[in-house]
Amino acid sequence: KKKFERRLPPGPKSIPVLGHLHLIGKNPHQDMQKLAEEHGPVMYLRFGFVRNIIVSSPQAAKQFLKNYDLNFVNRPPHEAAKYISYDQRNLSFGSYGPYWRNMRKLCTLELLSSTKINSFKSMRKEEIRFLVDRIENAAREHDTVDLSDLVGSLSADVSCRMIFGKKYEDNEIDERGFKVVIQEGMQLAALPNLGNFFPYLSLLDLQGLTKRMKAVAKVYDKFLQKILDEHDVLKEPGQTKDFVDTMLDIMKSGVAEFEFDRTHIKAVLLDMLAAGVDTAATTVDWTMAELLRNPQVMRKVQNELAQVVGMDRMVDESDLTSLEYLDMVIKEVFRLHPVAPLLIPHRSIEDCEIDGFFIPKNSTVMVNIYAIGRDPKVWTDAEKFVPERFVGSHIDLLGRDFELIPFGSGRRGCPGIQLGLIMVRLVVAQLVHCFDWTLPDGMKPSEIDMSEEFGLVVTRASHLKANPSCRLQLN
Ligand code: HEM
Repeated sequence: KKKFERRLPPGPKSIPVLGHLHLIGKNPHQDMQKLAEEHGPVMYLRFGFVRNIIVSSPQAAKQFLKNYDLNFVNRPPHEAAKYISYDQRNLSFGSYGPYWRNMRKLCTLELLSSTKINSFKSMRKEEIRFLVDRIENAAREHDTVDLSDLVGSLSADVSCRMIFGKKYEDNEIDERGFKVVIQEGMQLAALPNLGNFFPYLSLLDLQGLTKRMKAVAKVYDKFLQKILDEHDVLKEPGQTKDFVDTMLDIMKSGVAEFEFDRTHIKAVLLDMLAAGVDTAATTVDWTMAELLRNPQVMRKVQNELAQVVGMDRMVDESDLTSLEYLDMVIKEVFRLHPVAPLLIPHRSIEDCEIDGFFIPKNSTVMVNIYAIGRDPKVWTDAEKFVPERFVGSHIDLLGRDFELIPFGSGRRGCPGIQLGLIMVRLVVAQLVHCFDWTLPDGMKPSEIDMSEEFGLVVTRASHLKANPSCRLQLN
């Protein structure tokens, strides 16, 4: 036992039963960042019965996600995914094996391919136009807008139309409303659940979470079943096929060479909703907050837009590839505000040795990209928002440069990266091109609250509010 413990990565002193759980508070990524400063970039923490390896440097991240990728491609058991996502039949928490491999291939080729994403281009344009119209009205009335709310609704509407083929009004899922119910599932999934750390306690449901998860899962299942039933009717030829149509077609054709029924479709639909809505919206939210805090950067983005797009029309998706400075701004936002600061936890399949440390089989591996993004050994003036640091830099967001991996890397890397980036770039570009923004009530840029709230994604703790005024003459 002694020999085994000596070879584990270093970590703080643990206490009986809890291990290191008592050292982790409301913002685990920040607590782990501080602990890693003391214990190193490969650190061991035990949460109840679960062994965790916390990875906090680009070099170590490369070891786990590239050099030994195949050994860390699994996901740990997860109570919420078990109860809400049909026994982890979803993609994001699916166990590594033939089912996950086949489903991942299907999603990448059929749902998240460039062709499929492009087929929703006009829908995105329409929804963004609705948003701009709403903000224009507010500008005319000199009203303050809640940017967090507006962008969240836009993202939900775009995702719903792409996944289900239509938007859902409140009261359509149950009397509490679509957004509230979806939010509840997300919150339940993010709450620290004792069942994840002490599996034998899960049956006792001491926190009452299992009961709540089962209840929310029932509501989701009824809603998804209704959607599948509605989609069972034939579509007119030429109509854009949403994700439900595409998956039902595949199921009915029998071409899928793996077990693929309605339960699997429902699990993946929920995944797409959870993975797509909050990630993009939250990144836009953080970007707008940084632009309001750094008016000189906002002006530079606006100047680039004026030059590339001109002042007589809105931004088109085809403009995005020419907006180089905007791209740097978004990279800088991902560096400082990654929405999934610990990625999604990975799990080791076999015992292995990395950098001289013993990593036991079935350890949970969390890559702290928040710590990497703010590490002064990796970045000059790491805490400052300086998009110009990317001028002439080779670093991109595709998971090849381990200093910046907001979408993860390797086999479990985000399959929605292309779609996510289009949404973030397009919405930010449009908001900044169509409007000038000022802070309400004489607030100074330095007074914007930048505190975080940890959850399935790390959001702003307080909503971002600002006053718009129109820049363009639109018809
Ligand atoms: C700004 C937008 C987004 C960001 C920052 C983001 C980030 C991430 C990250 C960090 C992971 C985990 C990678 C890992 O564990 O190594 C992930 C996984 C995933 N993402 Fe995204 N994502 C975004 C948008 C999307 C969109 C739009 C979709 C689809 C509609 C999507 C679908 C998924 C799925 C299905 C997984 C799980 C993959 C697997 O486990 O095999 N993501 N994403």
